[in-house]
Amino acid sequence: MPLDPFYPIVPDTRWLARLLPAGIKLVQLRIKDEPSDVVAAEIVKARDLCAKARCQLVVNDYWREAIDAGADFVHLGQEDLASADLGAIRRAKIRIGISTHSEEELETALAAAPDYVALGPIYPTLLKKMPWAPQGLDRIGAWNERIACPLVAIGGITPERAQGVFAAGADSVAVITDILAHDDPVRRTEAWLSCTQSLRER
Ligand SMILES: Cc1ncc(COP(=O)(O)OP(=O)(O)O)c(N)n1
Ligand SMILES: Cc1nc(C(=O)O)sc1CCOP(=O)(O)O
Ligand SMILES: [Mg+2]
Repeated sequence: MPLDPFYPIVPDTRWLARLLPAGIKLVQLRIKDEPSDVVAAEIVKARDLCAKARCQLVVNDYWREAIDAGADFVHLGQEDLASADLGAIRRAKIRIGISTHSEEELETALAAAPDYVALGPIYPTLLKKMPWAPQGLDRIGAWNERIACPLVAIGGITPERAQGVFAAGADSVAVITDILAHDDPVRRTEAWLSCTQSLRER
């Protein structure tokens, strides 16, 4: 199944339950700073909510809990990758997405034969401090020439910027602030789904 072009990222299952009725088909649960019992329970709940809505669930960081719950994907950053058991994730038939920010990180990611590669930050992001300057659109084209799997673009992406990001070669755009900080996150999610609809029908 191809990756949906719209890839929202949420911090908990309350957000997930809020956005799923809009019709999202791919979502990442990115939990930070919660005790392990809360993390495990949230991942199980997310799995059940997503299964009911026929939405693919990506679990960020917590690969063991993703295996236990039977998530669709695990997303790993470079540090996560160093400590994850890729064999165990694959044996559980869970697909793997990997973050990249530089040529060196792309080499490391490709050695793990990922199911998608994420490149970021494409634009400046307010969400998290990172040592990398914005990658810009040209880098998307350069990554696309190097990889055979789908490419996810992340960082500061808005609907206005998305068309350029897709035109540069991204298969999917991952989005946090543009939705979560919006006055009406559900309406914004619906706007994202409409502006990516033509890509979904290809
Ligand atoms: C789709 C996507 N791309 C990049 C990231 C960032 O992953 P990582 O570098 O491990 O940082 P954290 O999100 O864990 O803080 C992501 N989560 N999703
Ligand atoms: C979590 C994260 N990872 C990034 C990377 O480049 O790896 S950019 C990013 C934040 C993306 O959020 P927003 O849509 O709010 O900019
Ligand atoms: Mg991580």
